[in-house]
Amino acid sequence: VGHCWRTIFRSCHRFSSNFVNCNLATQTFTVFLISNSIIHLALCFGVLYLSYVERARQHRWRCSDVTFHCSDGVLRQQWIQTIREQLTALTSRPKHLLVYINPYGGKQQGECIYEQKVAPLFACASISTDVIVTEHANHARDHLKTEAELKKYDGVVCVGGDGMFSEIVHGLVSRTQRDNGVDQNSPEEKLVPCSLRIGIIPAGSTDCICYATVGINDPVTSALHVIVGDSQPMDVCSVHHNNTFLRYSISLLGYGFYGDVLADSERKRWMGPARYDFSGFKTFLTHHHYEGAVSFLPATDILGTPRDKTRCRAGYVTLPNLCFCSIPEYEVGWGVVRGKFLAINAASMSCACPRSPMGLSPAAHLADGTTDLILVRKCSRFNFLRHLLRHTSKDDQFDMTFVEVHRVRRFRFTPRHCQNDSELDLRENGKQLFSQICRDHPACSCSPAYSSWNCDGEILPHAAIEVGVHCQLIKLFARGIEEQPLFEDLANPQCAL
Ligand SMILES: Nc1ncnc2c1ncn2[C@@H]1O[C@H](COP(=O)(O)OP(=O)(O)OP(=O)(O)O)[C@@H](O)[C@H]1O
Ligand SMILES: CCCCCCCCCCCCC/C=C/[C@@H](O)[C@H](CO)NC(C)=O
Ligand SMILES: [Ca+2]
Repeated sequence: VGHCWRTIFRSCHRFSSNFVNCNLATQTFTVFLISNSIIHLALCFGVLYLSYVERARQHRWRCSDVTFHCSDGVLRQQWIQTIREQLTALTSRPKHLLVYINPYGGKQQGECIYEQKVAPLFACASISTDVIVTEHANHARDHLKTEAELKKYDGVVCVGGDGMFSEIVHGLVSRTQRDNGVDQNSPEEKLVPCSLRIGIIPAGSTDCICYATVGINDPVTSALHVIVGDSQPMDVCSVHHNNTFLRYSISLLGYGFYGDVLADSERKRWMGPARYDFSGFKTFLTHHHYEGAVSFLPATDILGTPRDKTRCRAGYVTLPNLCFCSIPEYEVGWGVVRGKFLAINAASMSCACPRSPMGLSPAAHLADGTTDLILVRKCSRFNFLRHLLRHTSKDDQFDMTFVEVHRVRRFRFTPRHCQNDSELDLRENGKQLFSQICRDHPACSCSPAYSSWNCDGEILPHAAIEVGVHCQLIKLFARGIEEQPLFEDLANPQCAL
């Protein structure tokens, strides 16, 4: 008993949250029992089997098992009862989930990943599921918006990439606003937060949301974060054009470089995730710049800046009082930057992903009600390459004369030549024609007048947009990236949370 108990003690201690006193034989063992880590308990012929979550390298979580032998029946029951009580007390764990699988995202492995890696874990944790394999784009969004019986569920899980996650967010946020009589078309409207948490099982091409909220794009790790009932609030940007709602954005809103990369890569979906590298290189060579004005409302009432060395990590708490504020209240204090830009990026979170482990804005926070507005002015190809390469290293990507960054609550972009609606329609048609000509002739040195906005991997239909950040509008089954102890320390109880 002593040996097995020590094993459990060591394993569970790493996730400690509950303090339990147990009498074991004649001794009193004072134990930190990390009930949070236990996902399954079974008793068979007097042997107690426990499945629990264990940390591994690089933010990975794994499921491990331990067997507990105890010949004293009374004592055994005492243990089982205590553990069951602890598990019952964990009310944040989901019991019934609605799961959407995109069979089409990333390397088209969504169904296989879910069946082989995730479903067995959910079953082991006694989580029941209703699974829908999507049949077309926006299937999940529309189902959530109109049909899904949300009251039945403790959360919604998507198996796919950032685009699939975006569908779930649009479905849930729209449904919540409709149920609460909120008009999404008004840019000044304060949106009502969604009550259901969202889980992401990564099976996409970039998996940026998953990577930046968990620290790795690993399906098993994400499933375990769902099972233990983690909760991570997240900001959502609303994007409007002329008082009409366009889309929500959670990770990146990018005009210029990232808009052009996406527009080109969508035509190369058959290449899988490699399409981004191909189109990225091609877009880099075309080196187009775009003219316009960016006006923004700086976030002055916060502590951090985009150039901090600190990172958004698990446990970072942001009070939701600094939330979305209506325009009239804040109309003063706006700044304006006019010029020619290679890229205009708004990163509402770090946007870390395997291609850019630190992200586009390494110090951005997941839930502080702000977005980091990064303006990259026209510069030489060589300098732009230096800036892009810093996305892949630890060097300060903002420490360049042609780059500026502002932490903002709202911003607007007006492309040059875009003064009224009729011009805009003209522009939309003209843009497509001109962009096509230039894309067909990459060596052409002229820049088209307009780029497109890349909104979390979707192209927006307008260049002139208005953006506002809604603080902590949604919650994920995640806890933010945990500070990583040395691997040797993982077995050390001092490393417990
Ligand atoms: N059954 C389906 N058939 C076709 N498209 C679908 C289907 N289900 C969802 N989609 C769409 O597929 C698009 C891409 O999906 P997803 O985000 O999962 O993968 P990805 O684009 O490869 O990854 P990432 O967004 O991480 O770069 C989404 O915009 C989604 O709306
Ligand atoms: C010529 C060298 C180019 C190197 C560029 C490396 C930087 C890559 C950084 C990618 C960050 C992507 C941020 C995430 C955006 C997602 O919302 C979106 C949808 O998945 N993905 C993309 C690629 O637009
Ligand atoms: Ca943010």
